[in-house]
Amino acid sequence: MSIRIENLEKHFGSFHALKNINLQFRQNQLTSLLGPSGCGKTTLLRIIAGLEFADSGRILFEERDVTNLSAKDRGVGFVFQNYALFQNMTVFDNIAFGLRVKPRKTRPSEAKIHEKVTALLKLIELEWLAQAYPNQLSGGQRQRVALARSLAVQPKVLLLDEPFGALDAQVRKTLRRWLRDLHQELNVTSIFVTHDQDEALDVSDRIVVMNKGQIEQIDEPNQIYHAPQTPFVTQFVGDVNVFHGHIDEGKLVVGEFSHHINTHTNTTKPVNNQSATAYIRPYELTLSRSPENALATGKITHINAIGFIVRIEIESAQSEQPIEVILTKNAYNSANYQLNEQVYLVPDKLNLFQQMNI
Ligand SMILES: Nc1ncnc2c1ncn2[C@@H]1O[C@H](COP(=O)(O)OP(=O)(O)OP(=O)(O)O)[C@@H](O)[C@H]1O
Repeated sequence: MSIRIENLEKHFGSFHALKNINLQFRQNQLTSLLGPSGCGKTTLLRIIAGLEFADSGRILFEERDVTNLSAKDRGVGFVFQNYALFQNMTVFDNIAFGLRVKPRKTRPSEAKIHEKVTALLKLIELEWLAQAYPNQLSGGQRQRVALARSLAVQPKVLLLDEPFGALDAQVRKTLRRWLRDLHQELNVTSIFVTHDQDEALDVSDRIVVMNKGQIEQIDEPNQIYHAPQTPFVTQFVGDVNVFHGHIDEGKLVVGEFSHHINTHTNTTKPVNNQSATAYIRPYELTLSRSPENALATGKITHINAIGFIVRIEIESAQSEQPIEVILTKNAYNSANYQLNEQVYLVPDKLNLFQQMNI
């Protein structure tokens, strides 16, 4: 089922929490709502669920207007962070709960319920814990049971609000991989709220990046990472070095350095004499001992050569923050860079945003 949001507005008192949200969630895709704390992700999810109501705007499930329907009439399943399972029920009974409380007319027989719960237990790979109680499970196992419980009633829409938020990094990683695989097997449109960029990039078919109650960009993960359309998205998704300068004759000028703008990834056309900010990811910078094509120079203040790549930190007059560069071990070894050495920084690619001088 596809979900369409039209002109949605939400205030809490005088606080404008959602500003003219227009958005389509595609059928059977997993879409992430990604943004910093307080940007309105959970509010939007709760409005889609019917747990909260918008001031104005419409919500359509397929072509059906559900704007004024309550949560129970929308047919959505939820999984929240710290989702409470019933402590006095076994894992099996927790998963069966949604089916057993159905009205008599639509309630499946006990045999059918047994069949379905067994299949779900298999899906979440916890058949061996069917008779355990929630307090005998790990956090990750509990979230898997929570997911199975919400899937038991076959929702057309599955809403996940930071479902792995309370778990440690390793377990989160395993569960998100598992969720991605699971999602491919199910015919369900899922919306996943997270403030964790890696998590969104890893699990989603599409990402909606939000900031201060507004949508900044909607795209596939690859595009969000490699072709961010706003300074906010660029800085929020992945590490980035920032260089302030201005445009002069098709070049970006930063202090005494300049670089031809034929390698930028953004669609904006450079306009002469305008202030501009270039955002460059650590692996898009090359170190050099010659000033040719360089955008900055500085002193190496830190080298971290543990692992597959080498991270180098450089202090430079052309950047307010230390510049981070990532090199392959080969490139690092063959150039033999040293701590305190003066080096030049040459960008492979610029993501350029201009401030319009009005
Ligand atoms: N019931 C409420 N009453 C008043 N303000 C609220 C209410 N619910 C949310 N807000 C405010 O609306 C803003 C958006 O909240 P929301 O929970 O949607 O953010 P979020 O992006 O999900 O953040 P987080 O990642 O921290 O959960 C916040 O500034 C919050 O304080």
